[in-house]
Amino acid sequence: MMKPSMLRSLHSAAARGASHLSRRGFASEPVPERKVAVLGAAGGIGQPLSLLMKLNPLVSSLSLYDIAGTPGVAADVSHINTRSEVVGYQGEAELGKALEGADVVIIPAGVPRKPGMTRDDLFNINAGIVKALCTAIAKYCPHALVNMISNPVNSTVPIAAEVFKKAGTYDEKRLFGVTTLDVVRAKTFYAGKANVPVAGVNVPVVGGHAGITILPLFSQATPKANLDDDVIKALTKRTQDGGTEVVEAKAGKGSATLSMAYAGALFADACLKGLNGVPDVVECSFVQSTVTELPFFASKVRLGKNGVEEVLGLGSLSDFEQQGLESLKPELKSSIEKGIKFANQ
Ligand SMILES: NC(=O)C1=CN([C@@H]2O[C@H](COP(=O)(O)OP(=O)(O)OC[C@H]3O[C@@H](n4cnc5c(N)ncnc54)[C@H](O)[C@@H]3O)[C@@H](O)[C@H]2O)C=CC1
Ligand SMILES: O=C([O-])CC(=O)C(=O)O
Repeated sequence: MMKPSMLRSLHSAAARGASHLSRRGFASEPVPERKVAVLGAAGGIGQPLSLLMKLNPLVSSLSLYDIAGTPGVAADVSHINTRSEVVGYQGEAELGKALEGADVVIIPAGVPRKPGMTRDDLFNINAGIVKALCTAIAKYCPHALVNMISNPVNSTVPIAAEVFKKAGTYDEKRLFGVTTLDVVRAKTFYAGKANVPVAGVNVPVVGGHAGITILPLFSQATPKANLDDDVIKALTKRTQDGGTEVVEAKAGKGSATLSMAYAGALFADACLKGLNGVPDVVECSFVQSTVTELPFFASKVRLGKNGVEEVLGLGSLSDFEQQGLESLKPELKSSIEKGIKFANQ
């Protein structure tokens, strides 16, 4: 798992011109060529995410796609003296070139929330955007690992799966809903209450990525802290409402972008490490699952050379978490079904 200090070390490794070195620093193990495409690269998340992917020495080719604004973002990012070649693509006619040969495709394309909206209120616009982008992925890079950021993730991931199934390219090991920001928040909030250094904190977050479907498992948090039940309840609520906290603070200017770019960069880095054969890469993600009766569910996932290597179980839950699990299922089920229905219309 990438430590918070990793981005600093990524940058310094990259700045040292370490492209010929492996992550462990052995000159004899070359880092494979990896193309990463960011779809929605000129947006609030897309720009800082493109920057962070440019700092990642595992990336050799960075493809920045948007319907507008990518030439400027690509020119800007391309001046950074790190390993990857950067190319900007603008408009649908260039989408195929943006995707060809991609190993990982990150999708932060679509509209963000304004105060008073739920993530599901974004469905009408974002479902169509995701469907079109996934149709192109099936055509131009059917074997890429897809990191879905666009909301509502609880529906956009099932939409992507249906599009890939129709195209005959679906591989459940290669499709991920990015829920890393929930984990990032849970770690930050827990460290504050437990009064422990945040760098060493781990908290699994399971379920989905909207309101009560976000279920942090503080009973499994490490290092252990004896927090009162009411503190755990408050931490759970704050993690579930983390996105709304940012939407309200931005007061109409969008939702989380910087923390999401950080989280998206962490998750993409984990995918790249898995592809490169680094052992024991485990992150939470919303994936096809048999952990519960729901067809998609977020839990810890071991990443490997083909994407998902193993979907890990939930472990033991407190009574409070068990109740949270049962309460989230109807909403998550209906969001999944909404996505499947849309994709098959
Ligand atoms: N999974 C998660 O944890 C999080 C997800 N999000 C979601 O990420 C999405 C993007 O958020 P922001 O970057 O803040 O929005 P934004 O509006 O700043 O940027 C979105 C970008 O997508 C582009 N876009 C629109 N249609 C496109 C298409 N067909 N192809 C390619 N690009 C297209 C726009 O031109 C724009 O540059 C939203 O749906 C938001 O809800 C946001 C935060 C966290
Ligand atoms: O809340 C939103 O709309 C954006 C998001 O998914 C998050 O910040 O977790």
